[in-house]
Amino acid sequence: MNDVIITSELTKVYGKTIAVDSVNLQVKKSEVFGFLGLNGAGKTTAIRMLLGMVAPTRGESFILGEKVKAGNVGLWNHVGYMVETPYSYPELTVKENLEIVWKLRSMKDRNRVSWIMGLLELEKYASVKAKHLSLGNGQRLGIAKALIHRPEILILDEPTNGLDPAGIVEVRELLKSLAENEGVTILVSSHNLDEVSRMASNLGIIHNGRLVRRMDTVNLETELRKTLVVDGRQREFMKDVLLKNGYQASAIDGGCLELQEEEAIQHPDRIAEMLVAAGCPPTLLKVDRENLETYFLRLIQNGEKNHA
Ligand SMILES: Nc1ncnc2c1ncn2[C@@H]1O[C@H](COP(=O)(O)OP(=O)(O)OP(=O)(O)O)[C@@H](O)[C@H]1O
Repeated sequence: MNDVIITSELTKVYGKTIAVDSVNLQVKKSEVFGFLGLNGAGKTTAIRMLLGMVAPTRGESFILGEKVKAGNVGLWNHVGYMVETPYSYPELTVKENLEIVWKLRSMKDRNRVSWIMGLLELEKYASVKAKHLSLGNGQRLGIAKALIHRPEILILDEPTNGLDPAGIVEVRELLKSLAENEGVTILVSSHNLDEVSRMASNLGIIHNGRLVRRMDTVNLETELRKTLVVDGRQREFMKDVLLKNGYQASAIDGGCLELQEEEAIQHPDRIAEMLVAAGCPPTLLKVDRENLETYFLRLIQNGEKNHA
């Protein structure tokens, strides 16, 4: 069995809102799968159904080959999860909160609490009450609770929410290492393509409840639009030269010219030679790559058009 998480036509309707619409996902063992979408796209609802917290209106999910349904208690020994803002007992310390999870999960190994505090760098907050933790450390405690029983499957809803840049890198590296070194399969939701593409090998993009795109992050780079940006002292003259030679040069922010032709992007040297020969040598010539968030929004808009 290669796909350890499967959703089949998973759908949730709340009144007139279709929160999740016929989502089919497959996540392979030891994969980090990024579930990407804007706020309100349907990520949390899909994850809640996957975890058996909300009953689907239609469709079903399977984890480790078992159907997710009420009463399937044994399955959750293999799954760790954190959905939205992690809940902790505010009056209890970090250590006490973790000890409660340790007891609830009927774990035998006494070292688990100190092990997980070490892994998430929570030792120095061991005696701090949960209500006094920063948002980021509260998030860290949530991840610690999800991981304390060393699950095979980890499902995290926006785990880097509230973390500072260093915390984001730490969580990202931790998740990558859990997948690579411990074989943990991770489904992680995010609204940030740049962030999630640094840890996930595969992505599913959800918009208005629909899975609009599945992709491999290795090939992401090739999907980004590229342009050749050109500048010089005689912009109008340069533009005329380029147009006469068949290039649709258009002005972008700051007044530089942008070329989208593949020939120009592949051979900027030819553009430089042409401009030099015409007497307007470029002062700037660079291939620009679309940023990931622009690409993400473009994908979503295309998804909307396709489903219109
Ligand atoms: N219990 C509920 N009752 C009614 N509508 C709901 C409920 N839960 C979610 N929705 C609606 O379903 C849609 C999807 O919400 P969901 O929380 O799953 O999105 P999300 O991608 O997780 O967004 P966010 O990142 O903001 O949490 C939204 O339109 C939301 O308002």
